[in-house]
Amino acid sequence: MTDPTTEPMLEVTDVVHKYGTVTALSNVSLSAQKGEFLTILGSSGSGKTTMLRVISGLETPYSVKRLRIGGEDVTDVPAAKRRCTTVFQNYALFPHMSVLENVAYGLRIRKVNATDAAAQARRALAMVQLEAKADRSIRQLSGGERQRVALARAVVTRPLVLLLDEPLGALDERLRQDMQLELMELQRKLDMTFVYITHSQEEALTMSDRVVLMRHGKIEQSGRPLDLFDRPQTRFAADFMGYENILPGRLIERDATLGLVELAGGTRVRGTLTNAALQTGDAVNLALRAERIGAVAAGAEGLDGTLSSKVYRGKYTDMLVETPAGQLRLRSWHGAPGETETLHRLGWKVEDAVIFAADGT
Ligand SMILES: Nc1ncnc2c1ncn2[C@@H]1O[C@H](COP(=O)(O)OP(=O)(O)OP(=O)(O)O)[C@@H](O)[C@H]1O
Repeated sequence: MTDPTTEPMLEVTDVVHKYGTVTALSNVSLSAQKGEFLTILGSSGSGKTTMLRVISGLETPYSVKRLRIGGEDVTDVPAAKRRCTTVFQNYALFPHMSVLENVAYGLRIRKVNATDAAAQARRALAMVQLEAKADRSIRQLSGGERQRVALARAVVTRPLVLLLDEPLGALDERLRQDMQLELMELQRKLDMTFVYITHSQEEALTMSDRVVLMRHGKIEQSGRPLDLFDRPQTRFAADFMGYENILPGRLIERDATLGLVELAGGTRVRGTLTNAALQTGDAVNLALRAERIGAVAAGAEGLDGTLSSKVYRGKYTDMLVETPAGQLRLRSWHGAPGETETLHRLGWKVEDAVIFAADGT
């Protein structure tokens, strides 16, 4: 018998989906625990929405080995009967109904009586700080308020899994950041499983317990936000996570965690391996964030560089530096180092330089 305390709230194994000749998902598997905030991250066309539609039942997959919600096999269960609800970017609210009626709607179609439905809807509105606007029309609300109504409406029916399809995409930057915090708080209060999709790495890293990075209908890498941010395993993941510098080289030596890489021009530098399978002699990339590079003493491990351009951006200064291994981007938060043309030797902490295989880019 399966143990309900450890069984995932959502389990999808080997889903394949095709639209005609386009394969939108190829053998994607993911799972989420009760109360987990899982984010599916990827650029446009990577298959995020298709994945959500397969989970919600709006799309029948070409094939799937296992599709379970709350321990129940839902492969053949119609969308309306699955214990999950989707929140969309465009809110999908009923404009002719009041805020309260919108939130109570899902309960009414589940045959909850009017008094109970209104009481539960008010509680859900209180959770998103909109109780005072319960009797307003949807047209009298701002974009952020509408999205909060959509959230209240989605959680009022107590789904086991809440699916969120770029729900903050239509909001301006400031409001988006406020709503990110509100969403996280709501998710914790409800202890509900959230599956959130976004193309924003910043949003994914801020909110999630775990992130699944997708590319061309496959999972590129998944893990805790810090694993993806600090330990990308492919060039695509490093690019997506905002690594400004990716230098090609060859792995010369390695131990359990660190590697020595010979870069173009013959300089040898150390970094941290993100893939245990890498072997000496392998073609690799060494990735570095612009803001993790700094001036070090002459003779210390690193690269010599000549400043080729410098742009003052208020809070920080961006620089381009020519080195024997290629051009490096640097970002300084403490004024620009190197007022002269030649910078001091450039170095970094060994844990800030990540090494991954050069193939499979
Ligand atoms: N109804 C459809 N008919 C044909 N192809 C489709 C259809 N829906 C999606 N696709 C294709 O399937 C692939 C995955 O699309 P999907 O919408 O899942 O990606 P996405 O990551 O959600 O993108 P976005 O961020 O732009 O919404 C894309 O190549 C897309 O063009």
